[in-house]
Amino acid sequence: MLRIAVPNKGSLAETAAQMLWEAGYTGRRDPRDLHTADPRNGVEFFYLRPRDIATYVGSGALDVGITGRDLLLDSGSDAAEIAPLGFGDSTFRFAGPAGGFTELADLEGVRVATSYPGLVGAFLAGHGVTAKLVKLDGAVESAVRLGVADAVADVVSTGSTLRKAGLEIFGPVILDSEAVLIGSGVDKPGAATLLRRLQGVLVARQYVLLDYDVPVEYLERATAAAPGFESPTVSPLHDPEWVAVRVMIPRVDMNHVMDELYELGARAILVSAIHAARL
Ligand SMILES: Nc1ncnc2c1ncn2[C@@H]1O[C@H](COP(=O)(O)OP(=O)(O)OP(=O)(O)O)[C@@H](O)[C@H]1O
Ligand SMILES: O=P(O)(O)OC[C@H]1O[C@H](OP(=O)(O)OP(=O)(O)O)[C@H](O)[C@@H]1O
Ligand SMILES: [Mg+2]
Repeated sequence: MLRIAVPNKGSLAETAAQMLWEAGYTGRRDPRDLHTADPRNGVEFFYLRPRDIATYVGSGALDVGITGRDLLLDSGSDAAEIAPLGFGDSTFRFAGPAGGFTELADLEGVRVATSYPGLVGAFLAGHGVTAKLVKLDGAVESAVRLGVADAVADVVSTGSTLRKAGLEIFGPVILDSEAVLIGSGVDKPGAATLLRRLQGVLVARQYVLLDYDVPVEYLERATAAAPGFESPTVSPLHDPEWVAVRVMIPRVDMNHVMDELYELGARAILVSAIHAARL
């Protein structure tokens, strides 16, 4: 059985569980369960703190896991990113009192509070800056006001926590993070199926099916406007001057593409959702 680590709580837990469910796996029913088996799909799930998942996978105790890219890099474990999963987006930034810091070099010799000392330490070292890291478990934004640090480095989503603490972002982006599938580097049976299924869920969320009819003479221009994943499906219609076209397009482009096709002379333009996919 493939042994999969999934977040038991926190920002990533709910979406990760939902994504696995959409991919056809049976997860836990009771939120206090730490382990469940899904024999029909040949997998076992271990519910762990997202911060610990890279450690379990890197040591080989578990085969694959879902965690944040920032947590993976912070852990220093041997686990490696297999694929991004399209949720749990955040950026990792430095912040300090308004007007206090403007660039990375301003951190030389100062105290920086963070819950991610591995990630921040490696970034600073890579840029030749020596700062004193103050390791905190959370709520690091309070560290400056309370005098235990001069600046912070933390996860920023909306930025509202920083604003409320009177802090401003400065310096370069430390990391763009999102939830990722990680593995130990060893090819485990079932891991490729898990990845294909998760990517199928992403495709179903990010793409829609577009059907339209178009006069043959405009077909080239229409397919240029919506080229699809590989190549559009073109079928004859009873009227020999028209064809029917089916193509996958990114959901975000949907209305823009429909407008363009309509102006080109396409009609009966229909969009439908994709429920599952294997590409
Ligand atoms: N708004 C957010 N706040 C915190 N983490 C976020 C946010 N958005 C995405 N993430 C990502 O979630 C992961 C952190 O999840 P984790 O469960 O460890 O912390 P948490 O959601 O802050 O929960 P807790 O603080 O209760 O432990 C990181 O990969 C982080 O980038
Ligand atoms: O930019 P924002 O949308 O405000 O979100 C970012 C904040 O959310 C997280 O904190 P969380 O609520 O997890 O508390 P914690 O600091 O105790 O982990 C993170 O550590 C930041 O503090
Ligand atoms: Mg947190």
